[in-house]
Amino acid sequence: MEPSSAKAIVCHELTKQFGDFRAVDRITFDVAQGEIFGFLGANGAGKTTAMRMLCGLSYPTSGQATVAGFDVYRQQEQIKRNIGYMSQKFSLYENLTTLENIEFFGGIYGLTNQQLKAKSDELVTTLGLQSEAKKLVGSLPLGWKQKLAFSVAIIHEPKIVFLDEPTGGVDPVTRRQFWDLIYAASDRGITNFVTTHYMDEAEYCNRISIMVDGRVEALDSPANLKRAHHTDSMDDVFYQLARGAKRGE
Ligand SMILES: Nc1ncnc2c1ncn2[C@@H]1O[C@H](COP(=O)(O)OP(=O)(O)OP(=O)(O)O)[C@@H](O)[C@H]1O
Repeated sequence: MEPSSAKAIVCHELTKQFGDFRAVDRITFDVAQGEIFGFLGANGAGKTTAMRMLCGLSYPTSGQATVAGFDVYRQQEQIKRNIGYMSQKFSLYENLTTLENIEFFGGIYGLTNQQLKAKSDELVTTLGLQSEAKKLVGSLPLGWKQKLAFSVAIIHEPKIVFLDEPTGGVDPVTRRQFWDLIYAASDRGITNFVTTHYMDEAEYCNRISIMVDGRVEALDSPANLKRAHHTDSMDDVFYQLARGAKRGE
């Protein structure tokens, strides 16, 4: 959908210091409700550290931010209740079946039995997993696991979902299929905050920010960023910005 003007995330000069080292350096940006926001940066740029603060998992050193209208210092529990989270590293239980995973995450997010039943049926059908419903998730192809992991991350229809490199290790066609789910969630008004190293995914976002050494060095739509950097390739934009990075070498 066209992102509305309501703000899902407001972030002003947000900073995280580890001793003398400033991992996240005064980052400032807004994300609109329903927006698909790409959060890019080279290794060590500070994406995970920033995302942890926005998810209510770590206190900032300074600066302000609200997520779904809740303050990252004082309302971490409310933030956690209003977001979904999916990471390549932590997602599903491989030794539970597809249905058991749906029930597990639905249960954690507080769905009633009736809601759970309806959601399970809906998910299994929309993902085309009917014949896999009773199979262990460990036996599913990676692309299907990723789609299922995303679906359970938003099973409670949160205002915002944070996706940390959600499509690692799959080919561009499988990634594109995954993005159909992101678009569908965005159409329902869910804000998608996505970290990725894949430039094809960056192109799918409404806007992207590019972090370099803790700072947001660029933030705009993919088309505007390419225009500003006189190139038709997102790879080039990323390279132009990130080549001076001190970290991640
Ligand atoms: N708890 C910590 N104590 C000290 N330094 C830390 C801590 N957590 C992260 N860092 C440092 O902060 C910097 C930013 O790390 P972060 O994991 O946020 O980067 P990233 O952009 O997510 O990188 P990647 O893409 O490799 O995951 C790195 O130099 C990292 O070593």
